[in-house]
Amino acid sequence: MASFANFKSGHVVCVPYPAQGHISPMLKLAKLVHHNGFYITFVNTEFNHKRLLRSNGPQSLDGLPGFRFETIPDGLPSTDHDVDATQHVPSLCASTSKNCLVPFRNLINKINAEGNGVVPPVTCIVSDVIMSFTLDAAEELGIPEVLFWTASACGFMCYLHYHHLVQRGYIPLKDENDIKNGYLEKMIDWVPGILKNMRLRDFPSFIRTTDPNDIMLNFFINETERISKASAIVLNTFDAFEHNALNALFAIHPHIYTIGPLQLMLNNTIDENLKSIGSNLWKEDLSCIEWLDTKESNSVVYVNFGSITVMNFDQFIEMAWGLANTKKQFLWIIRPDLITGDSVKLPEDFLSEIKDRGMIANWCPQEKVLKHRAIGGFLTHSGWNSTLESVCAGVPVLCWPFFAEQQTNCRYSCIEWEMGMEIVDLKRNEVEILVRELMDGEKGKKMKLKAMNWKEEAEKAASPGGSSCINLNNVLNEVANGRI
Ligand SMILES: O=c1ccn([C@@H]2O[C@H](COP(=O)(O)OP(=O)(O)O[C@H]3O[C@H](CO)[C@@H](O)[C@H](O)[C@H]3O)[C@@H](O)[C@H]2O)c(=O)[nH]1
Repeated sequence: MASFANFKSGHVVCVPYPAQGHISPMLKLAKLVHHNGFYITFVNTEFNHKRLLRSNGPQSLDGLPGFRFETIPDGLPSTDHDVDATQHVPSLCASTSKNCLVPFRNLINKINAEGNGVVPPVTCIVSDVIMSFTLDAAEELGIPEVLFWTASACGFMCYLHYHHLVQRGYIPLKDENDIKNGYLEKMIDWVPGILKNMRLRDFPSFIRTTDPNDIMLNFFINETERISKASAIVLNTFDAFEHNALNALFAIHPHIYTIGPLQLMLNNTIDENLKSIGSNLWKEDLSCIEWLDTKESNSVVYVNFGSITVMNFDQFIEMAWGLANTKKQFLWIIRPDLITGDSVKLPEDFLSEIKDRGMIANWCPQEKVLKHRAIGGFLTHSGWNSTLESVCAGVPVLCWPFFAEQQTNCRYSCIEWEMGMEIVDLKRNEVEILVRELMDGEKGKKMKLKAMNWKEEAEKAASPGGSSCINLNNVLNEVANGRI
C-alpha cells in the first residue's frame, strides 16, 4: 500500500459541479494535481458515480494509489432520478446549494478521522465556483480552498456583473415580450474587460427572465459574489485568448491563475493509467472514429450540442434538413434526450436522404473526433469545453448557443477570436448557407486560419515555460507550501 510519504505535497479534495461539462475539466485538473505529488480525493454525487461506472466499466473508479473517488448525495429526491433530474439545471442548482454542505463536511471529517497513516489529512479543497457551499465547510474546518471556474473568463466577468445589470434596471425584464421586441439588442459597453459591442443578448442567458426571484439568476449572483472567500481561483483558459477579461478579473480577485487548456496541459504528463480514467457520463460510440477514417481530410461537419442542450422537434427538423440540404458529409451526435417531446423518432425521409453521407450516434469521444483530420468544421452550442477543444484542434465553429454563458462564448468566437459564425434564426436555409460557408466559403477559410493560430497560441501556453504551465506550477507550489 502506498503510504502518504509518497504524497508530500498534501491532500487535495476535488469537488466538481455534478454535470458533464464540469466533471470532465475537474478530472483533468485532479490528474494534473496528482501528477505534481498530491494525494487526491475526487468527490462525485452518488448518482453520477453510478453513471460513470455504467458508461466506463465497473472497475473504472477503483482509482490508483493516492487517487480515489468518494461520493455525496446531490440532495434530489431519489424518484426524480428516474427522469434524470440532473439534466434539470435549476433543480440541481437549488438542491446542491441547499443540501450538500452537511454531507460534504461529514465526508471531510471522515477522511481526516480514518487516515490511519495511509490517507494524509486534507490540506486543500479545490471546488467548482458554483459549489460554493464548500467554502463554508472549508472555513469551518480551517482548510484553504481554491475555486475552479470551468467556463470562459469573459463569461465569468459577465456573471460577476449580473448584480450591476439588476441595479441599473436592465434585468429582470419588464415584460415577456421584451425578448421579441428587440430589448436584448441593447448595447452594454461598460463591463470592464468585456467587448464594447456586447448586446444584452450576449450575456449569460439567465438574464432572460421577468421574475426577480428566478432561481438561476439568483443562483449565479450568489455563487459568483462569494469568490472573495477563496484563497485563489484557477481558470481553464489561457492568457493570450482572454487577455482583457483576465486583466479585469485580476482587479476583482488578486489570485487568479490561468491553467488551460487543461486538455493540452495533460499531454505534458506521462502516466497512462492516470490518463485513462474516463469522465464520460454517456457511453462512447467508437465506431464514429472508424467512420471518420474512411473520409477525406476536412470533408466532414461535426455536429454536437454538448450534454445539456435540448431542442424541440420543429427545431430539430430545421437543423436536420439544413444539414441534409448542404449535401455535405456530417457526424451528428444526438443524445437520447436531445429532442424534447413525446415519441420522438427521426423521420424516414431524412434518414434515407442522408444514408450515404451522414452518421448519427448517441455520444462520441469528442476530443478525438475534433482532432481527426476528416473534420472540417464544428456546429456547436458553444459550451466552453467544446470551444476550447475546437481551439486545440484548430477547427472553426458555427455556433447555435443554447443557454448559460454559451451566448457570450459565441459572441467572442465570432467577433473577438474570428473563428466562428452564429446561427441566429434556426431555419433550414440559414443552416444550409452557413454550413456551406463554414466548409467551403471564403469566410470559412479565414476562420480556419484563425482557429489554427489559436491552436498554436494554446500549445504555447500549455508547453513547458508557457503561461499556463508557469501558473499551474505557481499555484501548486503555494498550496504545497501552505501559503494558500
Ligand atoms: O458526444 C459527446 C458530447 C460531449 N462530450 C464532451 O462533453 C463536454 C461537454 O462540455 P461543454 O462543451 O462545455 O458543454 P456542456 O455540457 O453544455 O457544458 C456546461 O458546462 C460548461 C463548462 O462550465 C459551460 O461552458 C456550458 O455552458 C454548460 O452547459 C466536452 O468536454 C465534450 O468533449 C463528449 O465527449 N462526447
